Amino acid sequence: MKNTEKTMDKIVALCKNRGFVFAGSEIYGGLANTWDYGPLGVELKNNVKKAWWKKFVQENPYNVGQDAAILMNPQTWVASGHLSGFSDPLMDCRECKERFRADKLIEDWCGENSVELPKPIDAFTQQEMKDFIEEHNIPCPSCGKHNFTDIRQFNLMFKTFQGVTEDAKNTVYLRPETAQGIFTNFVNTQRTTRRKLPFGVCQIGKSFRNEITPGNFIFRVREFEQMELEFFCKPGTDLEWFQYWRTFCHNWLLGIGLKDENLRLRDHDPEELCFYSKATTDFEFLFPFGWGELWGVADRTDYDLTQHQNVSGKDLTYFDPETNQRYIPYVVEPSLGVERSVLAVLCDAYDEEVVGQDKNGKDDVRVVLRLHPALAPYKAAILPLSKKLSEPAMEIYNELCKDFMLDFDETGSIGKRYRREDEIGTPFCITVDFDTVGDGENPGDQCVTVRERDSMEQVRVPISQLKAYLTEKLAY
Ligand SMILES: Nc1ncnc2c1ncn2[C@@H]1O[C@H](COP(=O)(O)OP(=O)(O)OP(=O)(O)O)[C@@H](O)[C@H]1O
Repeated sequence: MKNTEKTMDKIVALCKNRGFVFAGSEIYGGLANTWDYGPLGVELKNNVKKAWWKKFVQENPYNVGQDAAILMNPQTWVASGHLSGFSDPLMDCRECKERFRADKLIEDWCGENSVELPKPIDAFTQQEMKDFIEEHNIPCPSCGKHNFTDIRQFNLMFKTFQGVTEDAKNTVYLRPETAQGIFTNFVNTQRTTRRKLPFGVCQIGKSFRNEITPGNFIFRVREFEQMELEFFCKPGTDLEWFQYWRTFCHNWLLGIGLKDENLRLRDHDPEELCFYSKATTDFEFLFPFGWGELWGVADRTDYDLTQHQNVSGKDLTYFDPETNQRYIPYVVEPSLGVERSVLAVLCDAYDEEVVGQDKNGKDDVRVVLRLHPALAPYKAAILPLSKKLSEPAMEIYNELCKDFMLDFDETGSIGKRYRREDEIGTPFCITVDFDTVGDGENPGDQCVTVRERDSMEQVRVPISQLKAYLTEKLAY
C-alpha cells in the first residue's frame, strides 16, 4: 500500500517538478521565501485572476475595474493608518536570536497543545499577549528556552526612495494593499462612469508586506497579489450588502471547484472587529498545515473615504440625486490573495487514486490534479499515438491553439503521457491515431479520441467538432 495522504511536501514537490512554482533566485541560494511561477504556474495564476475578473467585473452589473500605481503619495498611508498602525507584534528569543510574531506564537502553541484562547488573538493587547506567554510558560519554538524580549511593534511597509536623493522627503512605500488606490480615485471613477450608488471598483495587483515570519510555501509571502473589491453603498444599506458579498464570495469559491467541507466562514466577534468595522468575516481554507485565512470580507463603514477627505482636504462626498443630499458612502470590502487562492486550489485539487495493481501486486497510484477546467493551465493535450502522426496532430494543435491553451506531447507511451497530463490537471487528452488519418486511399474517420481526466472515459469526436466540444466542456 502506498501512502496516498495529501501533504504539503507532495504539493511543493509537484509544483517544483512540473513547473508551477520554483524557489526565487535559486541559483544564488534563493531569497527567503520568494517564489517564481513557471510555465504552468503563470497559467494557473492568470486563470484564477481571469475567473475572478469575469465574475466580479465582466458579468457583474455593479462593478467596474481599475489599475492604480504601486507607489503612491505617502500621505495616502498617513490617511489609511498604515504609517502609524500597520504593524505586527514582534519578539526575539534572547537565547537563539530567532524572531517571532507574538500573536502567531500563541496561536500555534494553543493549536499544538489543544488550549482554547479566551478570545480571538486579534482582540489581545500587547500586554495581554506578553502575560499569556508568561502564564503558560510558552517556550521558543526553535530552542525551547523561555527568554523572550519585550514585544514591540514592527511596521510591515517596505520603504524605498523616489528620485536621486535618499532622504526622508523622498521616502515612498510599496503599497501593502491595493485598496487605497481605489479610495483615492473614488471621485474620478464615480464622475467618469456616472455611476449611482451602489457600485463597486475592482482591482488586481501586487502588494508588499515585510512579514516577520513568511512561510508555508506561497501562503505567506512578502510580495503577493490581491484581488480587491471596494463596494460603495448608501449608509444604512451596508450590512445588507455585506451579506450579499459574503454569499457571492462563498459561491465564487464553490464555483471554481473548492469543496465546501474545506471552507469555513468565520465571523469576527464584536471585540475582534477593527474599531471602524461593523462586520467582518474571514473565509478560511483547510490547508494541509491547518486552517488559514483566504479571504477577508469587511464592512469598513465610511472610515477610509473620511480619512482621505480629512487628510487631502478634497471633497470625497457623493451627491445622492434621490435625496438631494451629500454624504460619504459606506464601503464593503472583499479582499482575496491570488497566491493563497492558487495554493487552496492546488491543495483542494490534488488527489492520488489507486487505479489497479502492478504486476508485483503493488498499488498503481495515479496523481491527478482535479482542477476546474477554467483554471487548468492546459485545456487539452494533443497526443499523436506515434511520431508518424505528428504532422496531422500538429495541424489540429495549430488550429485549436487559437482558442485554447494546449500542450503537445509526442514522447513516451500513451499511458505515461496520460499520467503526465493528469498530474498537471489537463482536463482533456486528444489522441490522434492511425484510424484518424487512414493511409493511401483510406481517408480515415477524421475523428480523434478524447479522454476526460477525472472519469478517464474516452469518446470519439470528429476533428471538425473539436472546437465546439471543448468550448462547451470548458464553459465558465
Ligand atoms: N503575506 C501575505 N502573503 C500572501 N497573501 C497575503 C498576505 N497577506 C495578506 N494576504 C492576502 O490578502 C488578503 C487580505 O489581506 P488582509 O490584510 O485582510 O490579510 P491579513 O488579515 O493581514 O492576513 P494574515 O492575518 O494572514 O496576515 C488575505 O486574506 C490574504 O489572502
